[in-house]
Amino acid sequence: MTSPQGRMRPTHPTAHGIADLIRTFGLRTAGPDASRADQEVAAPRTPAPSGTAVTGVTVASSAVEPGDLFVALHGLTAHGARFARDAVAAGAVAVLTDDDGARLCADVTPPLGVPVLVADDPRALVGDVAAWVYDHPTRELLTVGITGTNGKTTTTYLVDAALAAAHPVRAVLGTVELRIGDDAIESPRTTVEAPALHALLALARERGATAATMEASSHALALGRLHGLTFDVVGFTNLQRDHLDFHGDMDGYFADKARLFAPAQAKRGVVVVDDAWGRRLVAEAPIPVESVSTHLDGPAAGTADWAVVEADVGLDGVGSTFTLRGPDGAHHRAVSPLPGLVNVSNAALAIVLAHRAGIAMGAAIERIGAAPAIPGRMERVIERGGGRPLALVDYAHTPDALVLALESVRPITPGRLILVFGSDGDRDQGKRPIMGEIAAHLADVVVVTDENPRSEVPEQIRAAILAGVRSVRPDGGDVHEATSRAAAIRTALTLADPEDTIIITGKGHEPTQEIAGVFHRYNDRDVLRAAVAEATLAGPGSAE
Ligand SMILES: CC(=O)N[C@H]1[C@@H](OP(=O)(O)OP(=O)(O)OC[C@H]2O[C@@H](n3ccc(=O)[nH]c3=O)[C@H](O)[C@@H]2O)O[C@H](CO)[C@@H](O)[C@@H]1O[C@H](C)C(=O)N[C@@H](C)C(=O)N[C@H](CCC(=O)O)C(=O)O
Ligand SMILES: Nc1ncnc2c1ncn2[C@@H]1O[C@H](COP(=O)(O)OP(=O)(O)OP(=O)(O)O)[C@@H](O)[C@H]1O
Repeated sequence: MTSPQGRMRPTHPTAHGIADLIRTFGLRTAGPDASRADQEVAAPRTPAPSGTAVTGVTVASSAVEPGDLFVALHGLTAHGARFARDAVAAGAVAVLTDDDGARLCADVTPPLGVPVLVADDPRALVGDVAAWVYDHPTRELLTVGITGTNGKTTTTYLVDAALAAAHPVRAVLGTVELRIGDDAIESPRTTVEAPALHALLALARERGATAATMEASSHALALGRLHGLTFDVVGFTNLQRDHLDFHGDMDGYFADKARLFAPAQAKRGVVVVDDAWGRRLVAEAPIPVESVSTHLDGPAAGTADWAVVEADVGLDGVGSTFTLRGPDGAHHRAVSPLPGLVNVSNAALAIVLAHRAGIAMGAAIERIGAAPAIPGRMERVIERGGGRPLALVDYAHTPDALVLALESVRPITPGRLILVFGSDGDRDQGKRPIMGEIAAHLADVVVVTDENPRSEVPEQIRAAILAGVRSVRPDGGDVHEATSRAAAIRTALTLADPEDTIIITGKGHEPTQEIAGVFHRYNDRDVLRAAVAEATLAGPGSAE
């Protein structure tokens, strides 16, 4: 993977006259340059003079490229109009903002020298504007969107694997990466800003992609980052307590997730109804939705359109096999390539999503059963054999996810379960002892280390986790502390017998470790592979 900068846009953008933009979106003009933009409105058929055509869009001054429309949004901490001067210096040819922003732009001396366009709510408009500027890429792409608290990334990759049956070139956009075909860049967040999203999709179209699968975060839905695109199919995994600082309460969180199931945003939906939020979504969604029950004894098992009616979790030592009943009563035998019941749920949802996106049931089931590893999601990095233990990397970084991750690997562990984990600095401190307790209850050997300490003292984070561990195991048996993550992984390898399983949780795919404000290149998988190679070279029993 390489750096995102400069690689996320179409290479042959269309030039759109500013007058056209004003007319299409009913914008007002403001400031000393209003007359120039208004003249263009009066003569809309005249090609825009050089320098006044818009070829791109951005909401961040640092990302402006020559020819961009800079959309200056009223943010949570600042008004983007404060950065209009930087944007124009970088090549922005016009600014789109609200009335407050227009006033800020008018105060800039010397004057900005570009048209300032005004809308009542530019955040609501920016997705549609970006889609227009990039010539509506999603009109030529099949699009699948997935939301929910947990399982978005996993389900996204499983759907992508199924879409491969009919779409040789595809885009996958989410927490792990922004991928078009075989070309991937690191992702700055789960769902990128609307201008970046439409630019990426335009690039995907340019490169021959015919389908895109993406994660839809609740922040993105609340902030309109997915405006300007109507998904062919959207999916909902589950809703659990998270991000309440942003959404207020669970009802607010639900309402933001439910925005994905509005007619402007999606044509049809598939909803997992194992929790009450999913059942509420099915009852309230204004678009056609189908329900999927994935818990054998779940409250909607008998009434859902689709239901997992039987599952053998981890019996083959890898993933699970299960039977999915369809709306017509037909039973489909399927495979989850990842361990644990949660991945039966993700695989069942992915099968129905892919099927509704046009993939034949048999092909969807076959492709998902054979899906490649998902970066940092229950990823089997070292296979058991040749005297080596099985070793996996997973992104579980909350108490609930840690429980599920440990319970998922227990059935595929003939020996001891060895856990390497830590907890983030500058984030929820309350979860540290709780995760320590979970580790002590569910793992046999615990190695506590650092995750992303950020501005905190790493020893103090470890001490809080260890307090939880020792509340369950006062004698400290099989409990280890390692002052670096790499050392923790080597310790686990040294301790492991061939029938043991090592699981390293918390960082998953992450390519860096943040310590005291510095992002160091670091990845659990790479360190694990290197440690195994070292141990192999040094001979048996010498992993330390
Ligand atoms: C809470 C949240 O989502 N905040 C987003 C919001 O920030 P904000 O309103 O505070 O922006 P601001 O700092 O006040 O700045 C206002 C405007 O000025 C612009 N600006 C600002 C500074 C500058 O030098 N130049 C400039 O142009 C900004 O781009 C922004 O448009 O609008 C900004 C862009 O408009 C986003 O970058 C920012 O996301 C921040 C980076 C963020 O961390 N978001 C996270 C919480 C997020 O979105 N996470 C979800 C996943 C959550 C999960 O499921 O785990 C995600 O999709 O990744
Ligand atoms: N359907 C599910 N229900 C509950 N937990 C799940 C589910 N799927 C995965 N998990 C757990 O949640 C963690 C994150 O999984 P995944 O990355 O697929 O979800 P996500 O929604 O993309 O989360 P994030 O936004 O944090 O990346 C994993 O550690 C996994 O153990």
